[in-house]
Amino acid sequence: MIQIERVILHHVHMPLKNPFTNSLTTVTDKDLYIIELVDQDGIRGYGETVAFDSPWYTEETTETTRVIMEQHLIPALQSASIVHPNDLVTLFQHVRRHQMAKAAIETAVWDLYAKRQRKPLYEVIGGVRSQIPVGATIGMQATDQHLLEKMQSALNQGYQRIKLKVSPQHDLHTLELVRQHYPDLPLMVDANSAYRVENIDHLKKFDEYQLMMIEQPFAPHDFVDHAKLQEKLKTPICLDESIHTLADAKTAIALHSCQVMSIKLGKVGGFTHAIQIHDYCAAHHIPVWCGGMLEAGVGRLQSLALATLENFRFPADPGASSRYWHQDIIDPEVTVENGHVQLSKMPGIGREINWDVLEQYRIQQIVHQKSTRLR
Ligand SMILES: O=C(O)CCC(=O)C1=CC=C[C@@H](O)[C@@H]1C(=O)O
Ligand SMILES: [Mg+2]
Repeated sequence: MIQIERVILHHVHMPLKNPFTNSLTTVTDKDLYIIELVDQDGIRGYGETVAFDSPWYTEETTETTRVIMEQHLIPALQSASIVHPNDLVTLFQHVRRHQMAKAAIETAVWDLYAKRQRKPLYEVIGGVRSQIPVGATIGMQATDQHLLEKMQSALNQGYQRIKLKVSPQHDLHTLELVRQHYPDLPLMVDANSAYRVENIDHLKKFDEYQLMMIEQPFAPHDFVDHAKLQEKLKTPICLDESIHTLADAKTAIALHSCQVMSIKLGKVGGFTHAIQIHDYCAAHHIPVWCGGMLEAGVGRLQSLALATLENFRFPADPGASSRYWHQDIIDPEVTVENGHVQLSKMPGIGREINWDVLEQYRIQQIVHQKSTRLR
């Protein structure tokens, strides 16, 4: 039985090493909360909010995750005794959606639960590998030369596939350029909903470039139009922003809206839901992969743990900490060797928090003690 005595929200602001541009926005830094849970025996579990500071990716923001955690989720958590992390689904059911807020707490409970069992988190969730193949996602660049340099640098570091961002203004020229230089490279693209159903004929031209998949060409709720497109395309469609719940996965599979799904812990509310979606996809022969959210170390390790499940069939996004951050908040940082991240056998997420770095980037700390609140 777990009782959460104290919840500490570490509000952290971290500048990215390089700006990350997609069809909607440019991200230059990450505003996030590291969630630290302390149970009745003094064991600690860690989670991370993955929302951005504006609602361009989903409707949540860093600030909405704080409000939902503080006003709804933490009071529920502190009034309960938890037998298994799956209990949080029922505990949080009075809060509609807000998957990223729920995931930040739920993943911390999973970390704590694994530590209580003295087992690595990936083992506790049923992972089948401790080495995860990784790929690199490269944002839109100002020039072709910059793009090719970034790609070559990622390939030199061993990344096993490249994902590029596309939009109607930045697509066929880029694909032509990249295929001239790298005819056989495992390559995929992500549109973050930049296209409309009127663009189907244009999107059919993507079939010439042997892409592993096209991620999220249309708007999140357009399951029907994605199905129309998938019928006409040879290239598999991957749904990312469309998949927040098991019901979304069922809809996508029933309508043939995609052939691949990207599962991100934050987007689906944590491990319990992510595992359900993973299992449902496996049973329906839909492979999945683990997309990234420009996570700091805690979120990165949680995502990598998820990617150890069997039906994660493509290189994952969360790679080396040093691709994103000047210094990461975990010790040791995540590194990539021969195109893989090796997970540690240590309990839980398998690394310590680097408090020197976290405190350097921390702008506020909020403590929720079981009965009293300190700020
Ligand atoms: O974390 C990474 O390495 C890649 C991040 C990434 O590609 C994304 C993060 C968040 C929103 C998007 O721009 C994009 C995605 O949609 O997958
Ligand atoms: Mg995406």
